[in-house]
Amino acid sequence: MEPTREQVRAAPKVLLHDHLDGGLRPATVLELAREVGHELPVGPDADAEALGTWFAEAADSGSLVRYLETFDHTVGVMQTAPAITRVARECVEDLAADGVVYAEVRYAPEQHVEQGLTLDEVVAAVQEGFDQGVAAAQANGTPIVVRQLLTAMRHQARSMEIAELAVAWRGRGVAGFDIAGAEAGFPPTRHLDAFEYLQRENSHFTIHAGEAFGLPSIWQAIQWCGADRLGHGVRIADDITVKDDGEVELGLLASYVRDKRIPLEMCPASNVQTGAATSIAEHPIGLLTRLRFRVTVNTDNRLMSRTSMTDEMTALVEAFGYGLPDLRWFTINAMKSAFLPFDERLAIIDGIVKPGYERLISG
Ligand SMILES: O=c1[nH]cnc2c1ncn2[C@H]1C[C@H](O)[C@@H](CO)O1
Ligand SMILES: [Zn+2]
Repeated sequence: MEPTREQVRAAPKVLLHDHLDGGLRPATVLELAREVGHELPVGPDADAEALGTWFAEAADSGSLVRYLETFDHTVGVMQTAPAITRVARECVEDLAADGVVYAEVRYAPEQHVEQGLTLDEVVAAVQEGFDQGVAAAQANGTPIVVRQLLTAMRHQARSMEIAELAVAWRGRGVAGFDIAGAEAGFPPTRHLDAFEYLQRENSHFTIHAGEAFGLPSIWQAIQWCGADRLGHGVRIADDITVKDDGEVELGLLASYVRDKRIPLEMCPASNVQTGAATSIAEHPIGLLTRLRFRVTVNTDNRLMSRTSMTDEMTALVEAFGYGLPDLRWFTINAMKSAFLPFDERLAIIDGIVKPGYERLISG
C-alpha cells in the first residue's frame, strides 16, 4: 500500500543534504531585502508567492550554473548576524514541522563576510539560530537534532581555511565539511590539501560530485580526496549497464561505491531542475535503490526547488510505488550515514525512526 502524503509527513525523516542559503522562506527574503536594501529580481509590489515562483522558475533552467545564480538573492540578504540567525532558526522550525528528526544543514561561511563578519562570527550566528530553532521545535512537540556542515566553494581558494574552521567548531554544532558550486572545470582535487588535513584530523566530509559532471568527478572525490559521502552522485549510473534481458553490470567504480556502502545524497527535484535527470520517474534513484546502493533522499534547496522532505518522498512514492518500508530504508540509510557519533546515530534509529515507522505501519 502506498502511503498518503499525510503519512509521509508524519513519518520520521532524516536529511543529510540541505543548503541553508537554499531554504529561506520567500517572505523572509522579501523582509530582509527591504531591511538591508538588497535589490530583488521581482518588482517592488511582488509578494512572497510571486518571489517563490521567481526562484523556482529561474532555477528550473537545465543548467547548474544558472541554478546557482539565484543564490545571489539569498546570500545577499544573509550578511549580518541577526539575518543569518533568523534564517537558521526558521530553517530548523520548517524542517521540524515537516517531520525531519535529524538534519545536517550546509552553507558556505566565506559567502557571508561581505559586510565585515568574520568566518567565526558567521558560524556562531548560524549556531545561535539552530539552538533557537531546536528549542522552539522541542516546545512545539516536534523535537529535532541539527548539525552544521561547512561548505567551501570549489571555484574559490578558501577550502583550507574552511576546513580549519570546521575542525575548530567540532563538537560545538559543526559535524563536517563539504565543497559545492559549479562542478565542471573545478575538480575536487583542487582542494586536496583541505581533504588531507581533515583526514589527519579524523574529520568527516562529503563532496558534491557526479551532478553536473560525470564519473571522473566521483572517482576523484572518493579515490583521491577520501570523501565519506557523495553529494548527489547521480552520475554513478553512467558506470552501470542494464542489458536488454534486464541483467545489470556494474563497472569498477560503481562496484566500489556499492561494496563500500558509500552514501549517495540524492536530491531528485534539484536534479530535474539542473538537468542531471530528465524526470523523477527516470531518475537513477530508482535503479540505485533496486541495486541496494546506500541511497538517501534529500531536498538540496527547498526554496529553489520548491520542495520539502515530504514532497521528495511523496514524489518517489508516486513515481516508483514505494511503501513505508522503503521510506524507512532510506531514512535508516541516512541515519547510518550521518556525521554523528555512532551511539547517537543508533539512539535515533532505535529510539525514534524505527518506532515512528512501526506506529505508522501497524496503525
Ligand atoms: O546542487 C548544488 N550543486 C552545487 N552547488 C550547490 C548546489 N546547491 C547549492 N549549491 C551552492 C550554492 C550555495 O550558495 C552554496 C553553499 O550552500 O552551495
Ligand atoms: Zn547541494
